[in-house]
Amino acid sequence: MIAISTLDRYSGAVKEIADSLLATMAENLGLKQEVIADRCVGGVQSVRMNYYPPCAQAEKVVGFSPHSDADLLTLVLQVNHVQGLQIKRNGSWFPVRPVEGALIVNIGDIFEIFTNGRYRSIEHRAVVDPKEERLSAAAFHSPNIHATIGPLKELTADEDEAYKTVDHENFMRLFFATKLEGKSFLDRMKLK
Ligand SMILES: O=C(O)CCC(=O)C(=O)O
Ligand SMILES: [Fe+2]
Repeated sequence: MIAISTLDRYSGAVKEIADSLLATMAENLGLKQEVIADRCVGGVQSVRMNYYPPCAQAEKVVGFSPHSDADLLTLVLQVNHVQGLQIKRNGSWFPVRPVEGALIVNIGDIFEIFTNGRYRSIEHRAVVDPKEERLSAAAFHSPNIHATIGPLKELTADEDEAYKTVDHENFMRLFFATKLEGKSFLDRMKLK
């Protein structure tokens, strides 16, 4: 029971942060907050706890394959001091060092699609440490499962839509049926 209420409190707290970041990001895009918020009423939130045991031959194994998250925003807590998360930028991998008490905010594929590519989802992976275990908790924030996933009309009045429009349920079905391979899933959502 204690574990459940702790997780409830944690997920409630990170959801508040995600909602407030989404509101600010909507405004920065020149949108009314509701344009994104309305799609997130009854939104989907999930939390994944990752445990990476140490491996003496760390360079020969993968902790978490390269991927981008299939959501709007992910808030990652690096639970202990062991470094492992890396992001890809201009073709190279860069470590994201754990900062005590700080959350990492990753842009997900749905945010890239909503914004017709103004924001790009971040490709990331996790490597393991030769001596120490590593823990992370990733909280994923997505629109309502019945929302439509496609470029927001408010942003595409004067430009071509660069991504397909699909319903959220089918989008997730496709995501889970696809091998985690960098941003290949998002590439399949592109129109050209
Ligand atoms: O372990 C990490 O820092 C990243 C985990 C992750 O990318 C995920 O759970 O989607
Ligand atoms: Fe991830």
